[in-house]
Amino acid sequence: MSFEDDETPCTYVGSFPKGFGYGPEEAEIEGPVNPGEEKPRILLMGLRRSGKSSIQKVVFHKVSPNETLFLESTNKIVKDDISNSSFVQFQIWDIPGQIDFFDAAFDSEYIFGGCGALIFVIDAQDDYMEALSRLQMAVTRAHKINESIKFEVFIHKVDGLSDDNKIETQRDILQRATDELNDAGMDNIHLSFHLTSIYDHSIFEAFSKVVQKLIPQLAVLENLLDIVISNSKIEKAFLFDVVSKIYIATDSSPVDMQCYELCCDMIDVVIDMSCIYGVRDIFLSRARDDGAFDNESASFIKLNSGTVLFLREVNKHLALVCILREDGCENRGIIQYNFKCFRAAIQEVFVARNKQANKSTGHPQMDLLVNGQNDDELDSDETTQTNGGAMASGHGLLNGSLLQDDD
Ligand SMILES: Nc1nc2c(ncn2[C@@H]2O[C@H](COP(=O)(O)OP(=O)(O)OP(=O)(O)O)[C@@H](O)[C@H]2O)c(=O)[nH]1
Repeated sequence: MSFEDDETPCTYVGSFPKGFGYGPEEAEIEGPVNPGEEKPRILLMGLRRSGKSSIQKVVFHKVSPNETLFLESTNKIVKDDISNSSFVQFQIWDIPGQIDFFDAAFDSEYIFGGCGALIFVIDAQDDYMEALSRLQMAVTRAHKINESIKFEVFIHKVDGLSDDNKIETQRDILQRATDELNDAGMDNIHLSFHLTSIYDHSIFEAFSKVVQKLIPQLAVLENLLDIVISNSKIEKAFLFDVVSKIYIATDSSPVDMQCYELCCDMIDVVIDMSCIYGVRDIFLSRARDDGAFDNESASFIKLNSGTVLFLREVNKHLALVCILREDGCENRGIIQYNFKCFRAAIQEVFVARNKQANKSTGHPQMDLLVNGQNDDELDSDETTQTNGGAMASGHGLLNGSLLQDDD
């Protein structure tokens, strides 16, 4: 069945109703617009056709990778507002490949000044020598203007390379890029490298890591996740931004790509099921976009490998997705209770963040991330009953093994 034929106003891209996203892209801009109101920004830079617009559309606008084949070249800076009420609050600026940093029309003070992270995209299927010299130019110029920028290099389109070739290409690019910086006396600049492709989850994983670096509360979130997993017999936990499927935090154990992919698929399954069987106003023949993910959204899925996936809504935009062994799942009550403590603790993080509203982090562009906006979507009844502060110290949680002994 084609969704275009559907008479309902709700259209779908992949698993999501179109309304279930970050809203329309903003118009192209040519210069500063009210800088005081800007959010921290992530710049996407790189040569023409390296894949910048595709990355942004696939990750944040649910465009399918194949549709990017028809994207037209960008010839002006395109600003895209990525905002929800949780920790994900920024703008992505897609900088055209052909832009000249030394042109007077390119206001580098303004563009790099409010920048949190600069992602430089290199097409790994192409000759990357020119890209490397552009990278060097962009990094040195940006660093001179704003020393707090995080530099991320996406070695992109690696779907076309063999495994050996990927490793070799990454080694070569890393070597050349750092050598060039060292030669220019800029060895204090740190570049992070990621192998990416829009045709698999690698681009979401890489973007997750970039976004995490811009979240001042990351250490607190990681600590909370560590506490939850150790008290609930959970092996791995991710806090997901549901719309983009980037994870904004995970526990301190290493991330296995397959686990991450499983968790992403779990979100798709839950949203799909909710869209099909969730709240619908049949008489108006109209699906309610916001019904796909709400405060009742929860699921346990048992896989034939003896692994169980657990998803629970944290707030309108965040979900906790966990992986556990089948035997760890025996006491679901404990997991649910610990989850409520976790949710209450997250609420406290939001409250603390909002209290900081008038304080500065020392980085004006980061203040917006800290101070963001109200997050009142959390269940107030649950949060008032549970002591999130106790969670942070680990006391509020039930431990599965203790309860079993009591049983
Ligand atoms: N194989 C492969 N192709 C990709 C990938 N990402 C993007 N592409 C393709 O690369 C081409 C260029 O992508 P764009 O997103 O338009 O590139 P851009 O960097 O925004 O280009 P400009 O707007 O000219 O600066 C498109 O045909 C995409 O389908 C990828 O991960 N793998």
